[in-house]
Amino acid sequence: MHTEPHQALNQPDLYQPASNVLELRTVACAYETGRPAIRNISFAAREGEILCLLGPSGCGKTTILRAIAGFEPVRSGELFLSGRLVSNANLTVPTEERRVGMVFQEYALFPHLRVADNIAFGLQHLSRGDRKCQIQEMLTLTGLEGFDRRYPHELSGGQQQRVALARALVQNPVVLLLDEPFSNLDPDMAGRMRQDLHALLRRTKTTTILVTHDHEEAFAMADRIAVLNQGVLEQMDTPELIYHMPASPFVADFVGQADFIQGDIRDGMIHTELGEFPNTLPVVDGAAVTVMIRPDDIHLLPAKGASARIIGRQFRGSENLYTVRLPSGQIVHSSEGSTSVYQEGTAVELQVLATHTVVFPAPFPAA
Ligand SMILES: Nc1ncnc2c1ncn2[C@@H]1O[C@H](COP(=O)(O)OP(=O)(O)OP(=O)(O)O)[C@@H](O)[C@H]1O
Repeated sequence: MHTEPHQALNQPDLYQPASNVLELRTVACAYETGRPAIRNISFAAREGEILCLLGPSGCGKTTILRAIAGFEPVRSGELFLSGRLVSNANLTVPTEERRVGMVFQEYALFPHLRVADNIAFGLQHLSRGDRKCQIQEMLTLTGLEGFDRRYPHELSGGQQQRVALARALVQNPVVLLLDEPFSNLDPDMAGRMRQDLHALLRRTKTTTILVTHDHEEAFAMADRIAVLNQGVLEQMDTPELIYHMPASPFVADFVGQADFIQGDIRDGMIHTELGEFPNTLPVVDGAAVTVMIRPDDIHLLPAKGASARIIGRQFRGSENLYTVRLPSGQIVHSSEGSTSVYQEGTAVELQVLATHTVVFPAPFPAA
């Protein structure tokens, strides 16, 4: 059912503060009855903010984008754009009335149209002069000057992506939706495009929702990251807090290498195989906990007779990532400099500098 917009606006509690351009309140979507693809999703994007939806394949990222765009009805909850209710169980305002810009993985440029005409596709309502002016502005903004008469097949992947961006931005969208926009580009190009896109979005103060499964991409692009797992929002925070203060073992593991070590609390401290840690949880002596440690907090000192052993080394250019087995069989990882090369089998002592350990109650569900 399509409710007229003014009906929604007549209800004062449906207004949002002007600073929230987009808000989802306990939104659920389901493709099949009884099996929600996303559940209880609540978050808001502020004006000009770049927000990343991050999570593994199938966690519901694209479904959220589709719900925001109006392609997917919501089963329950509410979705607001610029303070206007656009989706609930009885209402799905059509996409063309939402003023959202979209750039999806395959860019979907019109192959038979030149760059300028691709950009101008949604500007039919403007005079020829205004249209020309806007196209020129977008070509300059996206660094595509001189390419206006080319066809999409005469462009590189990165250039095609910029045309798709220009075509979305020229509509002056309330929110720009980007679904894995770098997945078709080689790593070098993707890196450069991330920087360019970030600068462009900042310059145009475009509120953006970017979907990715790559935490490095999310860290590089986002003001805040929403981490999703099996249709549920696990944490929404700045990249730094997501990395250093993950709210769950799943988040900790998804955004970087993490090891989980069992411990128990005695005299207010956590005792583990790797030593003692301060207890940050409101739990009492005798309780079991799990400590998350990142490889950059564990340093190796080769020492004859030490009981831990190196069982693997992965050279990563700027670092060596070592896999180490403790006497109990527990595996941990250590990040050392790129020139610190030790052989497999070397006995090592472990020095733990717990700058960003996080304590979780144990037992917790496997990450
Ligand atoms: N058209 C559809 N019909 C039925 N189920 C679907 C449909 N589209 C998605 N799903 C299911 O909904 C869930 C969420 O899918 P979604 O595409 O939103 O995940 P995603 O995080 O974007 O994944 P990816 O990174 O692989 O694109 C998955 O379990 C998926 O199988």
